[in-house]
Amino acid sequence: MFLVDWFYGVLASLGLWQKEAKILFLGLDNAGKTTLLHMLKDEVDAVVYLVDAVDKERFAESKKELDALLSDDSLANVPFLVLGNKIDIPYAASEEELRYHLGLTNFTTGKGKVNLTDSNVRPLEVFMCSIVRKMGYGDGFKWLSQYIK
Ligand SMILES: Nc1nc2c(ncn2[C@@H]2O[C@H](COP(=O)(O)OP(=O)(O)OP(=O)(O)O)[C@@H](O)[C@H]2O)c(=O)[nH]1
Repeated sequence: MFLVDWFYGVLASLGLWQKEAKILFLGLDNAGKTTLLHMLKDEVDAVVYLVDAVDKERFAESKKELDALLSDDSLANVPFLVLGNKIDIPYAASEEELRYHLGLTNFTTGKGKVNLTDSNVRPLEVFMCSIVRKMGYGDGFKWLSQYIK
């Protein structure tokens, strides 16, 4: 794709290609963050997919986007951590409810240490969290780190 080639060309010319770095993609709603991230997804070792566990009206939309990412060839075998955020709010969905609405009930691969090396199964798990209360996401990232080489 011309745009992708152009973008990697730009990264190379900026000296960013294949460097180890922490780069934040920030910007307001609709500025193009997701489009840019989609463009860069060939570099990816893991995906953290955030869902607002309170905004139940948007679960279907969130499922659609997640399904598209899960079926993307360039992300095949890439571990996915799904974070159900905002559990500090009392009417947030439960983990089971979120799993159900995202269509993940029979597809998560298990918390803790689960060796999937020879199984050809993509690591995928749901962790509930409250980012503002600093709860839950640490366990999610610990789980994810075992699948990153
Ligand atoms: N109650 C609660 N609110 C949260 C939590 N995490 C984030 N928020 C709030 O949710 C709102 C959206 O958070 P952002 O971090 O801006 O979300 P975003 O995904 O970057 O949103 P976009 O910029 O639209 O892509 C803000 O008002 C946050 O304060 C949480 O754990 N609990």
